[in-house]
Amino acid sequence: MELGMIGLGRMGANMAQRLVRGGHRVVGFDPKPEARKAIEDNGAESAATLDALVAKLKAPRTLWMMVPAGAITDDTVNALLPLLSAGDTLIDGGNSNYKDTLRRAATCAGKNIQYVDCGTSGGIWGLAEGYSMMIGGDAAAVEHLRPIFETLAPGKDTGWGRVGPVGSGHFTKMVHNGIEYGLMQAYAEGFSILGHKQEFALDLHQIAEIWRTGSVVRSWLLDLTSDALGKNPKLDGIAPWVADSGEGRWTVAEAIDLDVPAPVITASLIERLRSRDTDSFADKLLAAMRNEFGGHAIKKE
Ligand SMILES: O=C(CO)[C@H](O)[C@H](O)COP(=O)(O)O
Repeated sequence: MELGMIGLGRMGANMAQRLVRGGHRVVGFDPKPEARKAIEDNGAESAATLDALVAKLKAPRTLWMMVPAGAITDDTVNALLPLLSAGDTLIDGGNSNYKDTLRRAATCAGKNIQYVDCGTSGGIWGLAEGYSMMIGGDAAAVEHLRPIFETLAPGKDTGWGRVGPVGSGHFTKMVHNGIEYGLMQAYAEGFSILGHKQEFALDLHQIAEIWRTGSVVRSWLLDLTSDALGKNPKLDGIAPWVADSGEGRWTVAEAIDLDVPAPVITASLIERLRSRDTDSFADKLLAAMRNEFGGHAIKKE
């Protein structure tokens, strides 16, 4: 097939490369000249503007956005709309909030442009191993894109699928990332407990390696945990500060809206927020209150 890839960062560039290797014609757009040069070196074509990108594709066109969620995705959709024609398909492969996806899809439907949301997982490993894709959209539109998904996926018939109507792909990816938070938190806490048992002087990398085969808790996240501990056993130089990109907090908000208890995912999100509070006013106030009501000692700074 022929596809325009918008956004040639780590994910977009690697996906373009995997598609080229699979025999597809890919034209990539990114404002950065070095990003365009890099995909040309890997066999794709490039365009320096969105107008040029659309002009290089035959109608009906397929365009895949791999750009940051939020305002940049909105800006991209708004810039593309006047350039696209009825029958074209626009795929959002980023981590968009599904509610934004529903809004954008409605706008596109007004111009008879198909909007397909593809929750994409696989990170920097996807180029070699393939991407897991949770797809929402019109069934016929998704079927039309089958050759693209078969090439990007880990296997022709594995690791991808249409999960429901437009919005459902991003909704599913949101929950996937919520689960990711909980799994990561459990591994992090477990290894921290092991590391604090000083009299046993446990080798955390060795334990991760043992668990990787046969153990009930083996997983790809554990494989990556083991790699990290092997490279840097004491995690030197890494600040205890954990970012988030939104999907964990959207999962928690959705769980509350649906009256679904999700204590593990919620606690792992809160723990990330807590990691950034390196001078906690709340903790100081707790200590002050204990001192007020019970005369309990305050640890001085
Ligand atoms: O989608 C992903 C993995 O599945 C991305 O790596 C995402 O950025 C991870 O979420 P967060 O940044 O909130 O940890």
